Amino acid sequence: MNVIGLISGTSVDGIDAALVEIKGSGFEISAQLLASETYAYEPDLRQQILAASAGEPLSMAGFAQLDDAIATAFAQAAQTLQANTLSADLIASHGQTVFHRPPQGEQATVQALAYSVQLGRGAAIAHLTQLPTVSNFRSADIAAGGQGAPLVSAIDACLLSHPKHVRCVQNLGGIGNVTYLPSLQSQGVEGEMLGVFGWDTGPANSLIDLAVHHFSQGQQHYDRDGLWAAQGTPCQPLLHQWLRHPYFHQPPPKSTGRELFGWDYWQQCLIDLQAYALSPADSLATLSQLTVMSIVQNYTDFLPQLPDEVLLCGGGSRNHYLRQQLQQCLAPISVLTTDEVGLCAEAKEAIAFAVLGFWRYHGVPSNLPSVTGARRRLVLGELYRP
Ligand SMILES: Nc1ncnc2c1ncn2[C@@H]1O[C@H](COP(=O)(O)OP(=O)(O)OP(=O)(O)O)[C@@H](O)[C@H]1O
Ligand SMILES: CC(=O)N[C@H]1[C@@H]2OC[C@@H](O2)[C@@H](O)[C@@H]1O[C@H](C)C(=O)O
Repeated sequence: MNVIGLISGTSVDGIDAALVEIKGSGFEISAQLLASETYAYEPDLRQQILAASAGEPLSMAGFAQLDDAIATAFAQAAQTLQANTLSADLIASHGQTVFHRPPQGEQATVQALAYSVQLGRGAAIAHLTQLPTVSNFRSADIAAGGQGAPLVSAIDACLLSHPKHVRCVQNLGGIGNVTYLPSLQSQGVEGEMLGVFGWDTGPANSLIDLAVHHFSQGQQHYDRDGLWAAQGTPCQPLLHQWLRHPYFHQPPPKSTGRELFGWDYWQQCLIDLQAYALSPADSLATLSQLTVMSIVQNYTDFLPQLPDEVLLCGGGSRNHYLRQQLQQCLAPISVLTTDEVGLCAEAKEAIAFAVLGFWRYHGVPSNLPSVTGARRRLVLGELYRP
């Protein structure tokens, strides 16, 4: 089955599209990447998404218009990808997260449920592409008391588990999330995924990107290859102050987003950086080190055991400074990228949602309660036929 996975994440850096040939059934599957591309948002649409994600007021008419625009962009991405390669049988669209609230109330209250909004409704994509489309992947896990995120851990277990080694898969998107993979031989029978854990570690590039945009007067959007941070020196006193944030010490299951590690958090970071009179390079080195140290602290505090290998993915896997600092802090653990074990690091989330869509189409439960805290395994996503 050829499935197109579509996702735009918390960096809002564009729509990642992946055409994946999926063979097999249940959790005994192979996923071959046939084509992938990232399609940038129109600048105005990107600004509208960032504004909505930052909590700026939006009328219901504005909400509808934004959902229409994102669905149209996602449908266009699917059409363009197919025009240059093979046709798809199914679309699996994550959509664009514009709001995520982890569970926060007492068990009997509705606030005990998470709340997560991904715009770009699947019904519209199915209509525009005339292809069956799966979307809204997070709601069923949330209804069962789960965080609704991260959802990639079951795919990590399927595609990246090692027969004998213990691995962590670390996404470095806007937000960082880890999947802990015990050796395949200890995960039980097909699909049990015993001992697989995962959670959001905290900021990955969200604060770095905001800082680069600020210090470059809007000329740059990210620290390409980590070159700017590499020219600076992290401010240790400020790092220790930032690492006291409760999120980093909260035991899993946990999830987060720009609601916590976004614009308002960045504004406080800027005040702190100015109080220490740090240069732009030192500021970026300190923010990058916050990503690194929050990951390391999560690992030492919450993993059942330290892994043999860490596989980086997401756009931040191309940030040499982050990778070098993680390798330095985690040695003798090997820090690689998923590219080096045969899975495209940049397209991984889009591939993951293609697999989630395949599992929805075939009625396979794909959430992991050991990751999200949901009460049970569930089939994720809503299927819309044109
Ligand atoms: N060459 C590069 N060098 C350094 N950083 C990079 C490079 N390319 C991308 N990035 C970083 O990766 C980010 C985008 O990564 P990705 O697309 O995985 O995030 P996302 O999927 O939007 O986020 P999330 O996984 O939190 O939803 C960019 O915002 C940028 O910070
Ligand atoms: C609500 C939401 O979109 N969360 C994202 C975000 O970006 C990274 C991390 O936080 C992860 O938990 C999640 O996305 C990935 C694709 C996931 O669900 O696995």
